[in-house]
Amino acid sequence: MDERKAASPISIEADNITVRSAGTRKEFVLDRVFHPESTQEDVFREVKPILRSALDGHNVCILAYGQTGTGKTHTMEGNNGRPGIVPRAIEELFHQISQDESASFTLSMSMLEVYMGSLRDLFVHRRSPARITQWIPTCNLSILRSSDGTVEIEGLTDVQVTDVKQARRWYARGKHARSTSCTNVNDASSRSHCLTRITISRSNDAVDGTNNLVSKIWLVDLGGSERLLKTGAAGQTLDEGRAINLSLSALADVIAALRTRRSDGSKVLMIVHVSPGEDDAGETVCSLSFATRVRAVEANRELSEDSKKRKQQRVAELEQGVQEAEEELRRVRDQLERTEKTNTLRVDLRESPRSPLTLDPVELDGGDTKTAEKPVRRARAAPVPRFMSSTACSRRRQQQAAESLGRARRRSTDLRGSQSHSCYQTSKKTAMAYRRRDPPLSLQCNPLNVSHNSVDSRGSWSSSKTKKVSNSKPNLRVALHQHHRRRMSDLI
Ligand SMILES: Nc1ncnc2c1ncn2[C@@H]1O[C@H](COP(=O)(O)OP(=O)(O)OP(=O)(O)O)[C@@H](O)[C@H]1O
Repeated sequence: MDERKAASPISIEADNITVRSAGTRKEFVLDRVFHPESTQEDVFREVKPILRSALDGHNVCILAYGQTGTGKTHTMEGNNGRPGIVPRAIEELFHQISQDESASFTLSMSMLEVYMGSLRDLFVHRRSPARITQWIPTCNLSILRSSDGTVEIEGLTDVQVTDVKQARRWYARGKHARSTSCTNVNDASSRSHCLTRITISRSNDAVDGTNNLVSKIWLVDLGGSERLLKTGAAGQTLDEGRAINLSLSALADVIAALRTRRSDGSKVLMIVHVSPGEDDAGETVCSLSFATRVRAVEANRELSEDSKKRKQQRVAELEQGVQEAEEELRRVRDQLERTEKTNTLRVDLRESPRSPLTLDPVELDGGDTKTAEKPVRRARAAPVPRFMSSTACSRRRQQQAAESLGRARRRSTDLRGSQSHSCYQTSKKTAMAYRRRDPPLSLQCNPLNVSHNSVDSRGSWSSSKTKKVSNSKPNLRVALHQHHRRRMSDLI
């Protein structure tokens, strides 16, 4: 990190970082944010729990990611006075296994770098043909994927380390073989991704060494993402920068794939490094956006107690919010349903294709207004199109028909007494049922097929005779129907 704090576009509040630049403001929520003043101890405190998981049998990966020159190597390696995560992790592992009497542990170490697309073993050197004092790591190891999905690097040196001192010596040797160059941004810029692997074999039966559990810790110092113009890189250094950028974008693809496949049992902790400088705000936003995507990969994160509490609190808040939203949704849905029901009823009454003969439901129901929410309009003949208005001829026919119906009605009225009489003779109860049931039943029939008890031209009573009305005489139909209504009301 540099000393450009005064003009920094970054502000930190708890675990939120806000980046303000060129009139825009972007906020990022992370699991933990370290200030420029945070010490190596502060950072390691957050890392410690995940090491315990590795001893318990989980595969673990700790990654340092970020723009070039922002302190990745400082965080992972540190220096003599301020050791970083790798030397502290080595020390902590040996400390923990010395305390654990429930099992016996064996640790081994490997180191490699990904340089310009090839893998180099950092523990095996050969002398440079150009300069006798320079050691060159072994190149081009290949990656093998075993049938159970685990990845192995063919031929990678794996040395057993029995104490902290031995482990530190091997680590120093690997660091020494790493590729670094001087750029405009960093005097000792890593030109590769450096990976330190610690393999832990745990035997639960300390006596006969059975029940072996093997887990791996990968400690990764990634090469810095760089704007090639800014670093002033040229020639080989430029190619190295390009290779680093390319492999970092491959890492982004891996993360994107992991977001859709969450069943991986490994634990990953990524430490993203950003610059507080104004000039770097664009790259800072890119790095933090990447961190947000990584964070979305819900891999059993091992958090400190403090982080766990904050997470639980946040989950409780979100659950409360979801509950409230669901209640509100239920309420709105009920209201909507009620409104829809009312509207449907109104639309049915207003818009259903009613024949000019259709009667109001209230009327059919014998006037039971409780069932209808609104008072229903009385039946009214729909306006007739002009071409359907009656001609002089048809008016004459109508009049004749009306006269003949008038005659029939008079005869019917004469017979009313005998009809009522016959019903009452059966039983009073039957008569009541008849009154209630029959008018709606007959009126529900197709208006063109009026079925009812009727009187024939000779005046004799005939039951359930069907009178067909011709469709070509709509006016007559109206007349017949009205006549029928009147007759039925006469009956009740
Ligand atoms: N927190 C810090 N405190 C003090 N010095 C730091 C801190 N972080 C980084 N530095 C110093 O800043 C310089 C650049 O850091 P470092 O080499 O770790 O960056 P980097 O991200 O690994 O860069 P690159 O990607 O180019 O390898 C180093 O001299 C390092 O000692």
